[in-house]
Amino acid sequence: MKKFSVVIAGGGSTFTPGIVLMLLDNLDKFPIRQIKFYDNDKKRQEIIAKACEIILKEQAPEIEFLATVDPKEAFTDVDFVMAHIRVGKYAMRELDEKIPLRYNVLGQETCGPGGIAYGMRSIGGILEIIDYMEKYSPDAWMLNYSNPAAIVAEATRKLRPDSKILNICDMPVGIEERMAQIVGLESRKEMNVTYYGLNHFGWWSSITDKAGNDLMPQIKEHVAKYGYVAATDEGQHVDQSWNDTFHKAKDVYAVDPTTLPNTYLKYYLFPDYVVEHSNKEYTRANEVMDGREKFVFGEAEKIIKQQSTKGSKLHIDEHASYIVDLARAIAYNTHERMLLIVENKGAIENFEPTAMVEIPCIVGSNGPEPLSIGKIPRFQKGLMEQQVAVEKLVVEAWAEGSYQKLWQAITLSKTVPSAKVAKDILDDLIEANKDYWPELN
Ligand SMILES: NC(=O)c1ccc[n+]([C@@H]2O[C@H](COP(=O)([O-])OP(=O)(O)OC[C@H]3O[C@@H](n4cnc5c(N)ncnc54)[C@H](O)[C@@H]3O)[C@@H](O)[C@H]2O)c1
Ligand SMILES: O=P(O)(O)OC[C@H]1O[C@H](O[C@H]2[C@H](O)[C@@H](O)[C@@H](O)O[C@@H]2CO)[C@H](O)[C@@H](O)[C@@H]1O
Ligand SMILES: [Mn+2]
Repeated sequence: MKKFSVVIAGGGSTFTPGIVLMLLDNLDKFPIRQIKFYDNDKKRQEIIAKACEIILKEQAPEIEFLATVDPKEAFTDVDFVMAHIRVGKYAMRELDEKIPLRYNVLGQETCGPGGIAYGMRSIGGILEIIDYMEKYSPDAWMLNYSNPAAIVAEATRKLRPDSKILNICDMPVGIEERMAQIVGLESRKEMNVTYYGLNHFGWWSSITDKAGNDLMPQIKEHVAKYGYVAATDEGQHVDQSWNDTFHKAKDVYAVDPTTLPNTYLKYYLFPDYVVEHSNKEYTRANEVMDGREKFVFGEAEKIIKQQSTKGSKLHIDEHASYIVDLARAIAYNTHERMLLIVENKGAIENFEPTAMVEIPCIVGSNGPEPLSIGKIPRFQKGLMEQQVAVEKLVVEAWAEGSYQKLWQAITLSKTVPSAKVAKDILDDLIEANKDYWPELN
């Protein structure tokens, strides 16, 4: 049986150890001969890499391991590039979140002006990684979950149309696990779902069990009362901000009770609520730096110090196993049904054919085959048209170096009240992002 070679781009990510542990837990399904880490921050990556090297030595010493900042070394002889980079790291995420809040506009990693700013940083980083992959391993596939996935996906569609890149998000997977718990199923894999929208901007229109029984009524009854907060959350550690988001899904659902919403719609439908409940001095970036980042790097340092994982609290990122499902679908032509971010091309009949939409696809060795969704309702269509225009304008602004188009993109975001506020935010973002964005004229 063929064993695969994988490079994790963004080796220094807080998610890397959980993903490595997940890959090790799935070696029977997805055999690996080599894992490489690639990052452009040597020092940051080194801490995660040294700890992961020890994990690998303990659990699978036969797997070759290498961590490097040299693209040639990293991207030569690989079958899959698993990409989770964060251009600008948490320091820039903090600014993405705090700058809009100065103007009473919500500050969020992937939504509104913060997501646009992050998109303007990510596009170049992702294109560079695709180019390395195509130069050094032209047959490889890139599985991308770097954010903001909607803007990154549109950029790759427009600027690298022939590249073998699959864009995926874990939010639907995470919510579907909650739905499965709500109806008493072991796992989301016991459900069949239809979902449509843009990334971080979509709705479930049908959920059945494998026997075809409709699960929507039971899930809706729960969401109407509790949002996506599940009974099993009790005793589990979920950060307060995520808990609030899962709870707020109750109000998002009330706006259209014919479907079940993605949690991220709260930012577009209740932006005033989000601003009122934000701390302008301490945002999600601060929560993550004080929480996940400190925890992961602290645990990595302990492993390095004792040269063993004994007592380590690092754990398998179970829900990231969708990445293995995706790699397997390509490697073994499994025809797995998965939600991916793909070019619409008529799958949503009454929506822009060139939009990057998040919909069910059958994934095989040749990539994804999107399933037909038919026509979507006016409410969703209206919201999506506005948002897809924002995403397309951002990519055009990046490609053309256009201030005007970026101003239009921010103005058009449903999270921003006026062109004046959009301009004020944009001017601050330009100053903050001068080391990352192309020059705008
Ligand atoms: N799609 C999803 O559902 C999903 C889920 C979770 C996280 N993410 C994304 O995964 C990414 C990583 O998140 P994190 O919180 O662990 O961030 P992180 O800052 O801990 O890690 C990102 C790493 O990327 C590196 N990096 C930045 N620019 C680079 C470049 N041009 N080339 C190579 N490496 C580069 C950084 O040095 C850093 O080590 C983010 O984009 C995040 O939004 C996506
Ligand atoms: O604020 P962060 O950095 O913790 O999370 C931002 C990411 O949120 C989503 O991923 C969630 C996932 O949906 C949830 O179930 C849980 O497992 O945590 C994940 C990561 O924290 C989202 O899909 C990503 O795109 C965001 O990057
Ligand atoms: Mn996501």
